Amino acid sequence: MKEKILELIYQNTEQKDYEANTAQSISATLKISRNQVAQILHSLYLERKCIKITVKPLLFLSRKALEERCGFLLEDTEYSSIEEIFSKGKKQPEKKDFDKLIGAHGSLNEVVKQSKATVSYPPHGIPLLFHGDTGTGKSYMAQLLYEYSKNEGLIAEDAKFLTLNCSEYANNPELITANLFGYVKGAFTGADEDVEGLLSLADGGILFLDEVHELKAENQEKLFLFMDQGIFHRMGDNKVWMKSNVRLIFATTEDPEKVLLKTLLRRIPVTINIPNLAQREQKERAELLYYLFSQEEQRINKPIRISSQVYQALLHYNFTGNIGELKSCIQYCCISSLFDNKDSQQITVTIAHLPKNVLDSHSEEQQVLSSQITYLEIHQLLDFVGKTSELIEMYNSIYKLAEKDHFNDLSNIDKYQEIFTAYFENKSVENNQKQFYKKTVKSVVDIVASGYGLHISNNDVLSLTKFLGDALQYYFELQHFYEQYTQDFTIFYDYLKMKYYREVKIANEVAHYLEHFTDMELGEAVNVWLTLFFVISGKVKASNQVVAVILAHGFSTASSIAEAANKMLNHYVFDSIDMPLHVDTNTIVDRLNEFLSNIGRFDNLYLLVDMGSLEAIDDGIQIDHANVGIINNVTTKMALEVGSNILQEMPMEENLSKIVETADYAYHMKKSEQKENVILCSCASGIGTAEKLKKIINDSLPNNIHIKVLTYDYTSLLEKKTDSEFFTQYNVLCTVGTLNPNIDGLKFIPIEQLIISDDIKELTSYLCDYMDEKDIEVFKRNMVKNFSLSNIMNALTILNPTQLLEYVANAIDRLQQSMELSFSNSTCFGLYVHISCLIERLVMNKNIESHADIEKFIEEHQSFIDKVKESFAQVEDYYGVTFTMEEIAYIYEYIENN
Ligand SMILES: Nc1ncnc2c1ncn2[C@@H]1O[C@H](COP(=O)(O)OP(=O)(O)OP(=O)(O)O)[C@@H](O)[C@H]1O
Repeated sequence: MKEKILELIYQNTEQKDYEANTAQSISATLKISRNQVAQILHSLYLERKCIKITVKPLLFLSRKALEERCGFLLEDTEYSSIEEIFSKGKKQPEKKDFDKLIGAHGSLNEVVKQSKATVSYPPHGIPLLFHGDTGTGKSYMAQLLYEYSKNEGLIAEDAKFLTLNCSEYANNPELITANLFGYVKGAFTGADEDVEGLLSLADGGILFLDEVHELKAENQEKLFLFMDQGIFHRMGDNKVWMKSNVRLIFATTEDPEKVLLKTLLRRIPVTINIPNLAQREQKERAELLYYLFSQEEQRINKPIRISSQVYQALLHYNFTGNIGELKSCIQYCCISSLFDNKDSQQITVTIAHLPKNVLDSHSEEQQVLSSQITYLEIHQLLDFVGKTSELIEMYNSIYKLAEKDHFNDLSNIDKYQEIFTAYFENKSVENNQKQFYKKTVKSVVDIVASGYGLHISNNDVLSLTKFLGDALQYYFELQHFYEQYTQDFTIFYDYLKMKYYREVKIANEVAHYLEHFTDMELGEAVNVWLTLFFVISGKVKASNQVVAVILAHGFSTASSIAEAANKMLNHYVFDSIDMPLHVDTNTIVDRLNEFLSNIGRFDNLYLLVDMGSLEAIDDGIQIDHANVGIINNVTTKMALEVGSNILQEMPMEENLSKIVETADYAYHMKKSEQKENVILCSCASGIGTAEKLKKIINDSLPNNIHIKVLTYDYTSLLEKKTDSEFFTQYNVLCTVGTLNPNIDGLKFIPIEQLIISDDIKELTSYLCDYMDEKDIEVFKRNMVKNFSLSNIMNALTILNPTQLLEYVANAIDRLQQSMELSFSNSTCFGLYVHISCLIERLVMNKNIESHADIEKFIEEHQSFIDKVKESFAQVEDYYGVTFTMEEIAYIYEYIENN
């Protein structure tokens, strides 16, 4: 009875039908005596399952439902009103750095990612400029970056965050110099003692230079030396060098190109644009309203409610001062309302409290339309924000995990398991809708499981029911989320298809039936999830490295045998291809080849065929990367024996020879002798570049193609050439990279060839034996798309690619002039990429230190070295790096080889 009452209280609280939670009303609904209800309510209250609202008559609310709605834990068991719960009960756990930023996972996602990358750049971060209109949150971003740096241990716990608003000193450049660099006694009238400047005070921390466009040119110049070498003079003392290690963050509302000295701008490699409020999603603006009103509630310590008109007006008004102006506007409304409702327990904000500009723009039409005024308590604004559902959170976690492994690895299966377990933890209440989903899921898994010999437990049914319920309830949110990341998810799904074809097949079938029962198109997001569900649950025991297909004549002979064998084996071992009597063997072989081409790489293929098909199928099968064993006269008994041996991981030859001992069967076995085909990425610029190159090529290869893309250390390649275990193990089709290692028998494709030419003939000519025309076309198309110069630059460096390219291109022009040479287009492109990677490496202190004969090179090519030094002086200066002799030698060889 207690459970029943708790359940009813939960439902009423969830549906905000609080009045239905009096003892009297519960007694009437459940037809139990009022006394008994009162006793149970009291005990639920003592157990802290219910919250008591001390009004007359007493109300009992479900703690669980309230906490779910508020998103925080309630400390007390008794409150004087429902409003009190939402206003006073806020004991939210302190949010960490960027978790506080509204839009961090939405419109500011990229901004946050870029900022974090910049501040984490080894060894001490790189200077960064925030550019955006007033009030967009530049100062807030800088503050959060400081918190983030501390939380990540990039700066010490006691490191400082200091701000200098340059506009405050716009007319007094002397004062700003004194403030920034410090001064010594006697530096100017009134300088009675030595004083440290902000650069010294912020040592080890962050200095934020706001409104930097107001910094006069002379002061911008003074900053250069500090930015280049970390040293500076105090005002009035040109002898002693001061040192400081400060991360600099700049902000401006103006166009940086127009207001900052080029020389300063060059020293700030990353500019991040912060979008205006108008460019943020409606959901995010609603969240800002909630957040800013909640701050006011806390400040004035009274619950606030706002009229729906105020909500609409604030949501839609074009605040040119962005979030800063929105915040002031909300404060204005609350103060006006407080003034009007001095003695009231609650503040009510109506349109009369809006500032005039906002009120004026709230058109009469809108006012008439929303003539039915309703009031919203602040916590209710969250309903508009749509708290992220558990489902989307789970998908987000899956996405992040998959992203870490470049969407093509599932070795972190335990981590996926954790995500699923957390999601399934709360399979929550039963209601009619849930009952329907449960029945649907049960029917679907019954149909699918039987064909694959899967055991689906009651617990699995409950898990799938929760998922189905959520997928339907958050249908649009899910589709929207998936659409945002479709490209990446498709790569991930393709990977799953190759690696887990059995799980994908089961998942597809389950999804197909669910769609049929619910009459909803569930989409790929659901297929991906279901596939992961089956992979994680480990229901499929047969390794996907072993494929076993039954082929037999007759309408459903093969499928019946496969189904019966799977069922009896309790595992999904066999697939089947039915051969209608009128269909010739060639057609069947085509179907078989097509089936095999869709299931990724495998090591062993068993084909169980019926009488008379062995030779024909043997001849037509196009597999040379795996062992293929064909056995004839298939029966259910034979399938059972072969399948059971497969599950015991018996080697193929032993398995087949054992079977033929017992009856009049025959088998053929062709052993795979083929080495795996590999495209090698090896770059003089380092393994990091090779890894990125590998990803781009991998992303371009059609998924059904069994060519691996691997990286190889360039220096070992030069040292060992092809005399290594690696080259015995793999069949290397070609090497792609920045510099030709010039190794006999190793085909090399320079990266620039992939960038500048639509025609990647040379590469495809190395691959055409392993791909058909259609795949080559897909590959070409993807390569052209993925290998655009900007794409490569974006992938290869975190430095601002446009700026980097401009500098490198200018330097290469100068080099050509001084050498009185004109490089070919392809050499230029090659040098762009190579030198850009080189600069990035130098910035990160990862220069190449070895070269076969550097002494000789220096001796023989002094003039070339001088020319490079001269041409790249500006680039070196801009990025604060120095080209080593080894690097110059590689540039020389590159030009020489081309
Ligand atoms: N994404 C956000 N989430 C929550 N609060 C924000 C966000 N962005 C800005 N704010 C708040 O808005 C106000 C204005 O932001 P901030 O002062 O950082 O803007 P700004 O771009 O530096 O403005 P200005 O150029 O005028 O100095 C601050 O109170 C800040 O806390």
